[in-house]
Amino acid sequence: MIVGAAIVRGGALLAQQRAYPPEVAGRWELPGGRVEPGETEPEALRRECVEELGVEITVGDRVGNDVPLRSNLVLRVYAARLVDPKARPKALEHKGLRWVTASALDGLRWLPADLELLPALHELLEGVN
Ligand SMILES: Nc1nc2c([nH]c(=O)n2[C@H]2C[C@H](O)[C@@H](COP(=O)(O)OP(=O)(O)OP(=O)(O)O)O2)c(=O)[nH]1
Repeated sequence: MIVGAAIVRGGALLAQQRAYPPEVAGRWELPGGRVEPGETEPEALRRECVEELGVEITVGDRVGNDVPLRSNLVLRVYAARLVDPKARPKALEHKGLRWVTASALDGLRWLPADLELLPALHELLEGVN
């Protein structure tokens, strides 16, 4: 299971740009990663956000449906918030970060799986405005 965090603040979603591998470098994704043995999905998301962004998050409800990735893996997304709304996430493992508003969401070069989540991400962003 791969989990992704849809972190929303002030009507914008936090996206991060992959630095590797070369086939997907420059593409955008949600913070997150693999759920390790013994971890719950929210625990994995909180750990990944500390590792990738240096911030603490609170994990909320699921967003959209599971998206099948390669061999036996699926991507599952949860809504999230920064514990400290003034915290400044940092691109510790990525090329860059961006807070994306609803109008800019479709213009990013997302990973293919994330494209399937765009309608649900729009709903999430528009629902918090
Ligand atoms: N974190 C994250 N991963 C995503 C998203 N969309 C998507 O297809 N993925 C894929 C890319 C990777 O194949 C996998 C997560 O890989 P990762 O690089 O974050 O974690 P990892 O090191 O444990 O993965 P891996 O190298 O073993 O494949 O999920 C997304 O929005 N967020």
